[in-house]
Amino acid sequence: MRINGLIQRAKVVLTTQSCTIASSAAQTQIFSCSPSSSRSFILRPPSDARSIFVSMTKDSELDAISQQKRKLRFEIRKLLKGMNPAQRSQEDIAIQNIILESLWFKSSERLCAYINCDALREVDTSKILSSVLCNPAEDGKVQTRKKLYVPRVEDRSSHMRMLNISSLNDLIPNSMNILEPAADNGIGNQREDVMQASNPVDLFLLPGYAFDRSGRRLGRGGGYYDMFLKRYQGLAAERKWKQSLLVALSYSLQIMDEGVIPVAANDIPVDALVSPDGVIPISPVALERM
Ligand SMILES: Nc1nc2c(c(=O)[nH]1)N(C=O)[C@@H](CNc1ccc(C(=O)N[C@@H](CCC(=O)O)C(=O)O)cc1)CN2
Ligand SMILES: Nc1ncnc2c1ncn2[C@@H]1O[C@H](COP(=O)(O)OP(=O)(O)OP(=O)(O)O)[C@@H](O)[C@H]1O
Repeated sequence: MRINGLIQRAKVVLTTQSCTIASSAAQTQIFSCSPSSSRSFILRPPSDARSIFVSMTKDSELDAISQQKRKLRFEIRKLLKGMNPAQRSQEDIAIQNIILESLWFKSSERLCAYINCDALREVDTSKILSSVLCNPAEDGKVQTRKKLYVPRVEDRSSHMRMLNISSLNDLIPNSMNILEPAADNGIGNQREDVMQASNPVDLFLLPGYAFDRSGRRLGRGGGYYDMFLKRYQGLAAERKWKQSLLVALSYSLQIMDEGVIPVAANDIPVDALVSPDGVIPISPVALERM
């Protein structure tokens, strides 16, 4: 009851009245954030957005969005801290089992996944990571291990890389107390950066504070994933690679009603969610592959 009450409060406080949100850096686009029952397209700008809304893109609107995001993070953080440990652990197991048993996971050859931080109450990924690092890929004939890339924060300016690891022993805690790989592998060789890889990533497993059924994702506020994914998607488009599947892992209480999560133009939508209740495919690529 108390948790439901808090969720309701968060929704009341945070549901945006204004339904147009200006873009960031270039400040030339506008995105609709109205609650929508359509599953995937609400983060796309309408075709005439550039001409109609260009004059409305103000720093004050971006500040308002940032402030709404901060409030939502604050509310969700409280809910996560209050989560019953047994319930949490049950959800951790359910989410990971759904992923491990799925065809889209089994068939992925290269993936980027986060190393969850228990203090931040992120959905556990340890079972998935161990499975990837122990088992060969199941692609029918050739027995090759999946290639795993994990985040490494390079600086405080939202710069993150995804580096290849082959063992959990490759990880050390960073200044945020999140495990990450050192830039070299201990014998002087640089780890492979996914941006230098010659093949595309099939699957990204993403963390976050809150998500919705239209693909919105609220991260921790650093912009690390949004910046990284923008660069990666740019590279993939240049090389004419198939689109990677962006899948966020979410406890039940992290799934918001549509319209609750504020979005700006830099926010990259996810293709699907995995919660303890199952997979929620959102984008056309998810509906096709999941
Ligand atoms: N496991 C994991 N690794 C990750 C991320 C992540 O979200 N999860 N990142 C994704 O970006 C990057 C690191 N970014 C981070 C940004 C903020 C905080 C953090 O501790 N935030 C506090 C609030 C700090 C504040 O408000 O000043 C918190 O969320 O409680 C951690 C990591 C790269 N690695
Ligand atoms: N592609 C980008 N280019 C420039 N700035 C960006 C980009 N993506 C995000 N930012 C900036 O990073 C800051 C944090 O963004 P935001 O609050 O959306 O992060 P987040 O989605 O919560 O975090 P993350 O992506 O790390 O999970 C904002 O000031 C935002 O404008």
